Amino acid sequence: MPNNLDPIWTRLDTLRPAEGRRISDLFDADPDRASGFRIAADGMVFDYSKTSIDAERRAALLELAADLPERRAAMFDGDRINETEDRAVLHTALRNPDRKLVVDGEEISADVSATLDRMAGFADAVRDGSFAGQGGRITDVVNIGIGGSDLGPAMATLALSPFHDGPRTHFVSNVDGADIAETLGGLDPATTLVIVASKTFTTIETMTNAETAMAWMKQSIREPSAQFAALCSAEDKTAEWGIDPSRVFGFADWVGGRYSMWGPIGLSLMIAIGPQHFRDFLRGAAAMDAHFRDAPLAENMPVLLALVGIWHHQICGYPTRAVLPYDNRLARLPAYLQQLEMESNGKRVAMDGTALTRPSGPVVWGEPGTNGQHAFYQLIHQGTQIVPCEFIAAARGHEPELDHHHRLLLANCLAQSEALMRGRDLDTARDLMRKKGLEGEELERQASHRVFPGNRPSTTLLIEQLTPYTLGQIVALYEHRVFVEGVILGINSFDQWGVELGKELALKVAPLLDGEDAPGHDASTLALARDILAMRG
Ligand SMILES: O=P(O)(O)OC[C@H]1O[C@H](O)[C@H](O)[C@@H](O)[C@@H]1O
Repeated sequence: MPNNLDPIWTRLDTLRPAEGRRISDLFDADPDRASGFRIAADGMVFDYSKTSIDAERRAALLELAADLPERRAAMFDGDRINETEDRAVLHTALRNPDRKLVVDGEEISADVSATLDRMAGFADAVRDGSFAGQGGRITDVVNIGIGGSDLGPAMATLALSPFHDGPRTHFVSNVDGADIAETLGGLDPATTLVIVASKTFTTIETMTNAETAMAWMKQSIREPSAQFAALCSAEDKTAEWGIDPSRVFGFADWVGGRYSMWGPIGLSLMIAIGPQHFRDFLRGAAAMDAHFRDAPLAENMPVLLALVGIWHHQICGYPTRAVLPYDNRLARLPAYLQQLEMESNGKRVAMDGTALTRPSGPVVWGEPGTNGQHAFYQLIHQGTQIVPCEFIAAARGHEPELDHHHRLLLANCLAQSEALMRGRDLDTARDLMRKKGLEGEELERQASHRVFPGNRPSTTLLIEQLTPYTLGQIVALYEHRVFVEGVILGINSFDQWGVELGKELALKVAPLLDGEDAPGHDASTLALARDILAMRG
């Protein structure tokens, strides 16, 4: 971790909230707190006033970002900041093709524009029927991919369903045959387009599912590969699938898998919502990029979102972070952010290979509100661990005729953050029990169950409405948050070596399930494999 930050970390440790210091008191002490601890930019509001960060703590946290301007410039300029893979990190170039940029001696923006235009041409053709299946117009698109080649387009396609006017879109990711069987089961191969999305084009789950889809099509379609498209950074690997190069959309290795939906990996989304809306999505992300590059650090949304995260996890020691979109169409956002945040910053060593002296990223999880309120919010309100909550809400829904639903949704969102901060003390709980006619020991016993400690932190991100543009802003905001946290921790947010060992061992375990001997396995694994063989009969 950057040594120059040691004194700042030490100082921040001393500023950890002391017992009895309440967030609500900060509002009493500072009448302008609500406006002083929020950032409003480009139609979005990020409110972090319901946290224990005050002016002193914010100033100290901002000192942690000393190296950020330099690292940020290095990322946007295409330096090889992904040092363990020796790659540049330029997903931002995908949404800003007008910015001329040279990588490895080659000007990349023309290529980015050309690929985007080619994607748009293909998407339009699928949407208007000029590209058809062997049984007529494409009715269904199946995106086969996993991780970054699935979560982004799947999350965004659901989020933008009010803009969905193209063919039906399906996402198959799991190697569990149930996934592809259930998806293909309802489809007509003659009018289905299969998109194989894989940066490496070697991922076993995706390749297995793609083979199954190819076999499914072969049963009734004369030329199955004519209804396949491929998205990858290893275009040579697509040849053996017989997919015509006009339907192969490539991208460079400077686009990380979990940062890839802005280019070819977003093709299924583009077909669903149309190229124009897809460009709006890119515009929203590019606007957030500009804000991240240009806004002063103290008024910079990704920077503050990151610093709040650092405060809660690395300083206060809260082990997890809940993302709670009060928007049903953002149901897959928590899963998307799990990959983005945990695969990026779930590391154990710094860039130079030395062990981290602070925890890396927290566990990220969540579900849409109000559903979560009736499930796990109990623990958030009264459990013994503190879970910082990130509320996300849009002022307007897409169902004007059901606006009373939306008002109720928003009221719940605001009420939850208020309740988390405010809590309910023992005296108030006693009064409630007294009104119910209880007294003595029973009153005391029942009252204690109705106490809410409160003082539980949350942030709220408000947008006007969930649209392609605002979704682009939100996703780019979180991408940059991950980057800022990574810079402060001194880690490489752009590799993912931690996923390799399990993959390797899966290949070595597989023979056991064929009844073969395989060396080097522990007794538990061998016994479980024998059990599986016995159960399978
Ligand atoms: O796009 P692919 O090459 O198929 O990779 C799909 C996913 O699998 C890998 O294991 C990585 O953990 C992810 O970062 C990646 O997005």
